[in-house]
Amino acid sequence: MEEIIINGGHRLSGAVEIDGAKNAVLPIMAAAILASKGVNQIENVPILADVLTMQSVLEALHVRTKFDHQRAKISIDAQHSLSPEASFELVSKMRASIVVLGPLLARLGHAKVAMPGGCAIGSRPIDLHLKGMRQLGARIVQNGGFIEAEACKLIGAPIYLDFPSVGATENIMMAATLAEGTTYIDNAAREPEIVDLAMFLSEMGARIYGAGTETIKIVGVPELHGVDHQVVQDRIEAGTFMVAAAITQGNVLIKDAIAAHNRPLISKLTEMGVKIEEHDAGIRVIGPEKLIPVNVKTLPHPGFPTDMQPQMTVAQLLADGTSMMNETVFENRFMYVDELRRMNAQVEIEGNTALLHGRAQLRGAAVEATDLRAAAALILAGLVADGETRVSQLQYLDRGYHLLHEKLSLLGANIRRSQVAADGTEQPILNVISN
Ligand SMILES: CC(=O)N[C@H]1[C@@H](OP(=O)(O)OP(=O)(O)OC[C@H]2O[C@@H](n3ccc(=O)[nH]c3=O)[C@H](O)[C@@H]2O)O[C@H](CO)[C@@H](O)[C@@H]1O
Ligand SMILES: C=C(OP(=O)(O)O)C(=O)O
Repeated sequence: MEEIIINGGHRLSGAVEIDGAKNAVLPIMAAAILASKGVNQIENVPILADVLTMQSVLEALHVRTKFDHQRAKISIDAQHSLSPEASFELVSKMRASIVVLGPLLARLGHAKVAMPGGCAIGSRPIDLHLKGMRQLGARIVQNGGFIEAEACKLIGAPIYLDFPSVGATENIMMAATLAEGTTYIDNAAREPEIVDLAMFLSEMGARIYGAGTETIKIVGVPELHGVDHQVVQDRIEAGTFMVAAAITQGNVLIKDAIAAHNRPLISKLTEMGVKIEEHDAGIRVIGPEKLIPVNVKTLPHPGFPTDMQPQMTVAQLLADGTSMMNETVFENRFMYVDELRRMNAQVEIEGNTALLHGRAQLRGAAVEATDLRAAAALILAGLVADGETRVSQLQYLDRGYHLLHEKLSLLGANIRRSQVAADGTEQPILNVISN
């Protein structure tokens, strides 16, 4: 079994580099399907399990890909004839595979994509994606676990989203690029990853206006072409290191971090007494001796990101009093709390709110990640716990962080990743994801 083993109690200091954003690169890779001419060269691509899964999804659609891990660059060639079918095997591995639906439908006129199931954090329906495709004129049937969509020609339309869903905004925006006429997406998601996707599509020749606001206008064009694109930095990885510095009384420069993408986190950490300096070189975070309790509510961007909720609760547990965390985006995102309780955290859950009793004396324990950000939160807890914390189920961590333990180790944490045998002997892990 692979484990990350942490001996807590070390202040973090130094500078850390952040990779490209998982949540930007996945839809960008799917959008590459839209280029009927030229090859896309995507740079600043993180080496993550989810990126490798998306690469397999594209390969299964007969898109040609080449991922140069050394250069963090993937080339995607979709110029030839493609398959319209994304299998259950691949879609069930990663929910985000559903973003191939819009590009396939726009490019081929039909798509057959396995229904993504729910996951640990919620049931995650895709009704808004399908509503959008129908409003663009697609006929959609759900059959044998697949969504089958068909349209000779998509026609631009006004589309209102009941909720600013990130995935639905992306799927609809991609489908609308090749539609006839103009599409408006109202109550669109405004996340920085939507803006990065819109920039990529615009470079490919799409006409997109207003990405990053609540109304996105897409004027359809006849075809798109391959381009070079640099993926935006991962604000959630950056945020995870910001919390790591804040809770360890650390002093860490998160290199090239984009403060504008992390405003709600910066605001909450500042309220907690954390010193945050915004420099040209990045964001410097200096953790105080005592953290002040704060209440936090997750919301769609520009609200506090749900993907930082588990990490933030670790800071709240260390604060000098009681704090609340109110999760409004996903209905089941407190599963990791039971694992934090093993580390002596005092938490009460009432509906979608966690009451976090501060001044926690966290103690090292063997804990299991229950999802991606839960894995990050447990590692953060390990950095400040007395004694040894052993985090397992690292396949969740590998979905969204590359070499987190090495980056933390370079900042001064006592942390290692090992293959641990039944008799307790350890073999260090040198190459986390090899492909
Ligand atoms: C790969 C990726 O980019 N993942 C991110 C994306 O996920 P994802 O795109 O799945 O998140 P959404 O914004 O779509 O989901 C937010 C909420 O809307 C609901 N919903 C969504 C679509 C739909 O058709 N119907 C519906 O009811 C979901 O169940 C959830 O409760 O945004 C989330 C919210 O910021 C982040 O936590 C994820 O990290
Ligand atoms: C929930 C997340 O991702 P996904 O939507 O891919 O499950 C996340 O990145 O925290």
